[in-house]
Order: sequence, then C-alpha cells, then structure tokens
Amino acid sequence: MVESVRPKFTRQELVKDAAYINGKWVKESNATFEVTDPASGEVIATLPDQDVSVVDEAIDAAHEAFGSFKKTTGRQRAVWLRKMYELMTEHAEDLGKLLSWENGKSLAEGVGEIKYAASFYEWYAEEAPRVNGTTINSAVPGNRVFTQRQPVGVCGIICPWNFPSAMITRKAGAALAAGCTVVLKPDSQTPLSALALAHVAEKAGVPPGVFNVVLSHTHTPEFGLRLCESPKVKKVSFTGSTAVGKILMKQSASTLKKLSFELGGNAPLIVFEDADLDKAVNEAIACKFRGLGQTCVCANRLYVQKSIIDKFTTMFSEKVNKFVIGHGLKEGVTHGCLINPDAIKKVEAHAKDAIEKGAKVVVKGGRLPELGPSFYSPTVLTNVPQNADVTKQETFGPLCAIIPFETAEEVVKWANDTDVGLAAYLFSKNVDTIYTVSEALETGMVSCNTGVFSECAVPFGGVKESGFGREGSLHGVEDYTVIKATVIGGLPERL
Ligand SMILES: NC(=O)c1ccc[n+]([C@@H]2O[C@H](COP(=O)([O-])OP(=O)(O)OC[C@H]3O[C@@H](n4cnc5c(N)ncnc54)[C@H](O)[C@@H]3O)[C@@H](O)[C@H]2O)c1
Ligand SMILES: O=CCCC(=O)O
Repeated sequence: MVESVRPKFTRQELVKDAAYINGKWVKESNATFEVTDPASGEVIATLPDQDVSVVDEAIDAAHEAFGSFKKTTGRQRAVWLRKMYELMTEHAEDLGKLLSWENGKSLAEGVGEIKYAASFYEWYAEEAPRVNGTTINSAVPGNRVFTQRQPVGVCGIICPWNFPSAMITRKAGAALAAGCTVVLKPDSQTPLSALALAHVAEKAGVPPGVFNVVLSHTHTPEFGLRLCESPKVKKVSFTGSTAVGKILMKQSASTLKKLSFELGGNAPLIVFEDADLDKAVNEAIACKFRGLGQTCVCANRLYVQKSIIDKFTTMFSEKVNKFVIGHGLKEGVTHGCLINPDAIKKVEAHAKDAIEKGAKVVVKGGRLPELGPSFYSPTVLTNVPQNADVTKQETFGPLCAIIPFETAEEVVKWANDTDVGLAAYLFSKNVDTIYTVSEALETGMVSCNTGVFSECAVPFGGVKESGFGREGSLHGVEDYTVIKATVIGGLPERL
C-alpha cells in the first residue's frame, strides 16, 4: 500500500468538522460519517451525517437572509466576492493540499483547481455591479418598457467529488453576485473543501444565512428531494451524472423549479493530419488525464486521421509511460488515484469490450494493488472500432481509446452519435476545418488546438443529455436572475 501522507497546514482552521448553517458551525448530529484519503484509506475526518430536518433549517436561514441580501448593491456583493477570492488565493497551498487529500488528485492539480475555483469569485466580483436590465422601445404609443434582472431567490446547489472546490465557486459565485442565497450539499467523499469554502465566506464577512453547507452521507437522495420540493427554494443547480439529473428534474416538477444541470459528457478529441502533431499529443495528454480521466470534459474518445494514427499513438504512449503514479501529495507524483475502487470497474469493462471487438493494446495499464485498491495505471488502446461501448458512454477514468477515421464527414457523424454533448476538441491548422467541423459538432463547447479550455470567461455547459444552463462568463450570472419587465403606460406624446 502507498504510504499515508498527512499534510501539514499553515492554517489548520481551514480543516472543519461541522456543517455551516446560518453563520454557525453545527456539529450535533445523531450519526457521523468518515472522510477517507482515497489513496491510503486512512480516515481524514469524521463529520456529522445530518438528518433531513437540517435541510429545512438551512433553507429557512437562506430564505430569511435573502430578504436583506437581495437589497444589497452589486458593489457591496463584489466586495465580499473579491475578499473570498483574495483569501482563497492567499491559502491556495493549504486548500490545494486539503483538496488533493480527500480527492486523490496530485497536489499540482489540487492547487491548480483552487486557483481555478478562486477565479470564479474574482470574475463574479466584477460581474456583480453590472447585473443590468434593458430599456426597450414599446410598440404601444405612450408606453415605456424597461427590465430589471432580479435575483431568483434561495438556490439549492448539489456538487460532485471530481472538482470539490471549483464546481461550488462556479455556482455560488454567480448566485451571490446576483443577490441569491445558497444551500450547498457537497459530495460526502469530498466535503472538506466545501467546508473550507464556508470558512472563507465567514472570514470574508458574508452575512449569516447567505452561504450554508449541509452534510449527508446516508440521506443524500432525501436532501436532494427536499431541495427540489421546498417552495422556498427557487432554483436548483446540479453538477453530476445524467442519471441523477433526471431524478432531480422529475422531483422539481411539483414546484416548477428553475434548473441548471451540468451533466455527463463523452468528449470526442479529433486530430486531423494537418495538425501540429507535438502540440496535439501534449494537449491530448493534458485533456485525457486531467483528474486521471475523471473530468466531465476529458476526452473520452480520440479520433485520429488514419495517415497519422501510428505516429500519434507512439508519441502519445511514450508520454503515458512516463507518468509517475502515487499518493497525490507525494513530491514527484504526476498522477494520483481514482476516487474509489468502484471507479475502476467501468475502465476495465470498456477496455475489455473494446479489445473483444478488435482494439489493439498499446499500453496495457491496469490495477496497481501494490499502491492500493483505488490505483490504476492508464490503458491505451488503438484501432478501437466505432461500435465499442467507449464510443457511446463516458468512461470517466484512465482509459484512452484511439479510433481511426478518414474524412471530416465521417468523424463528425461518429462524434455526434451519442446522447450527450458537453465538450469536443479538434486539432487542425486549417481554418476551414476549424470553422466547419466546430459548427457541425453537437456539443455546448468546442476547443480548437487546445486540450484544456476551461476558465472563468468561458460559458460552460452542454446540449442534449449533458444538461442546460451556462456557468462562468457573463451568462453564468444570468442563470441566477429572473427578468422583471416594468411597463409604464398612458404617458403623453413625446415632447
Ligand atoms: N457537466 C459538468 O460540468 C460536470 C462536472 C463534473 C462532473 N460531471 C459528471 O458527474 C458524473 C460524475 O460525478 P458523480 O459520480 O459524483 O455523479 P453523481 O450524479 O452520482 O453525484 C453528484 C452529486 O449528486 C449527489 N447525489 C447522488 N444521488 C443523488 C440524489 N438522488 N439526489 C440528490 N443528490 C444526489 C452526490 O452525492 C453528489 O454530491 C459524471 O457523469 C460527470 O461527467 C459533470
Ligand atoms: O468536471 C467538470 C468540470 C471541469 C471543468 O470545469 O473544466
């Protein structure tokens, strides 16, 4: 087994052991759950496994706080958001260690995620004073029309484990900028990063009841149901699997909740023969193995034009063979472990299916029991046929399937042959190819000649069963507002 690593924190107070409701740290609970280091299995923290009644308490607190928070100016909310950005930046190393410890990703990726997460607070500090309406020329003589963007109200936020910090700030930053209050339910595998963000909100002076974190391991579905059915909650924003998104959507019907869903992906990464090959290989590595393949926008299938597939595969595999896999907090480790041993099952199933259908193994990879049950060394397969399961379903792990293609028409057809449409990537030096292929791909985001496109300025979101709504960018804040149209009638003729 990998040696356990207990990180040393400069600010130990970032590591919390309680939920955060109405500005108070709540530890009392009838039950508890353990947060473990996925690499070593060591228990990191014991947290309250709260009863569903606390969701109502948190909703009530958020509802009460909304009454005054919605009246604050955008400029005031910008001050809180900027302060949170500054605190996160100041504590990036500590927050990154905590994140890597509970999630398993390497420290470099952990600190990178904290900077990415903080950038949403900075971005929304800049958006908050500019949540403006419009004036519209009325079609009726004597009428005037203007709109305001008003905060939607209390928002329920449900987040996954793969980005324990950034998925929260991308939602909460936009919500707070608009003047909404939030009740957040993090994944029980990675709640410490969420609690650290509550600490940051507290230190930044965010008023009690505006940012609440509830904790559950056992009652997660009931927590979700409560957030969806409560008439006091006006919006639910969820990042996670398409399957859970469908449950939440059904549950939200009774209150006709406003919803934003960031769901599963199955990203194609297409390399044309005229691409800069070195660049395409490097970017494909970064894209495929970000979070060891556990990112909703990771390339799930690499389509490489036939004339260059052998060269591409050799160059790609050489880089994979240089990965240093180990405890994410250990120096020199490039890639950590998966979130839990179950996550390996789909990787193995997709690899087996592709090999049975004729794929060739280039890098065997496989489980690393000598390190621990959550470790898996990447598998690279080439000549994967288009009828393999990996082309249709998200693997969400370190399996790289390289598929040959001949023409742009063929690859676009294959790329679109899936129920989901989050991100797609293409590599080419030809501007005609970049335009026509990116226009034809059925995804919410297309990344050309770069493998990591995510940043606060990009409207992040999908089409088809990858969900709806956009996060980040100027559009992110719009999703937390409703448009109020005011009409003034009976005015005299214009002077
Ligand atoms: N589109 C995006 O931006 C994005 C980002 C990250 C992850 N994802 C997707 O998320 C999936 C992986 O994450 P996951 O396995 O944690 O997904 P998941 O849907 O199982 O869990 C996501 C969150 O929902 C909670 N949850 C589970 N069942 C619930 C229920 N019935 N009611 C309320 N909450 C419930 C979980 O505790 C967790 O906090 C992948 O499909 C990935 O593509 C998408
Ligand atoms: O996993 C989903 C989020 C990834 C990102 O924001 O780039």
